[in-house]
Amino acid sequence: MIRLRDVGFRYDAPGASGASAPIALRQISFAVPQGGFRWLLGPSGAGKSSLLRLLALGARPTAGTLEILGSNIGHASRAALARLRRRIGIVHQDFRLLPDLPVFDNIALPLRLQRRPEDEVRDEVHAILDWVGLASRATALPPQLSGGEQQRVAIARAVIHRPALMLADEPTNALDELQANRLMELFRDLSGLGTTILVATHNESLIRRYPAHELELAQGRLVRDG
Ligand SMILES: Nc1ncnc2c1ncn2[C@@H]1O[C@H](COP(=O)(O)OP(=O)(O)OP(=O)(O)O)[C@@H](O)[C@H]1O
Repeated sequence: MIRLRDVGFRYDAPGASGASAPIALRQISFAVPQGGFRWLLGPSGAGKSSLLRLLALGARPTAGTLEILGSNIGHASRAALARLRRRIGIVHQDFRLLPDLPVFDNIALPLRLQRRPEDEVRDEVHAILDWVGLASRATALPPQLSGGEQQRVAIARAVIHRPALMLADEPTNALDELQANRLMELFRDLSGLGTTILVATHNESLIRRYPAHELELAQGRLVRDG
């Protein structure tokens, strides 16, 4: 479950006074129940990535109240935020794979952070590599992969630990239609298992194929919740 009340976010502009720093989000209020799925829509610059950054605990709101998986982020200790981060899966727009680690180890990271036994890690990583069609690329380094392959590694890493909250920024921009459809089936399964999911996208044909509740931003404000 996530809940925002009048959340605002302003980037720190080096050298700027508070008043002239850019405001990315203003008075955002909405809630998503456990297992809920939301499209996050809006034109470029509307604030989608900034909102995902707050939900991913990459920054704290500069106004309002943000509650994620039962924790009030404004009051949470660093240790509590670190624990919470391990329950969140993120697919970044630019993938953010570790370039010097083989595909296998990139995907294994969330499980190893949970200190899962290595034989379990091996089984789970091989199963998801099969699922994303990359079984033969386990030992490759990310820079040796195509954009679509890197995006599938990023997706595998984001979901392997069955996160309670899944955040995805344009997760289909390097995928073909068949792969995008498979990703939506995965999201559907995860949502059925109780994962709360937010997906930022400009992919209109995907939204038409998979209609769902929409959160739409315009100039940092929430203009649709339904
Ligand atoms: N690191 C940053 N520092 C300062 N301002 C930023 C930063 N990142 C984004 N912004 C500003 O915040 C506002 C919202 O940007 P954001 O990236 O959240 O939009 P978006 O909806 O994700 O756009 P896109 O669809 O192009 O990814 C914009 O005015 C942008 O210029």
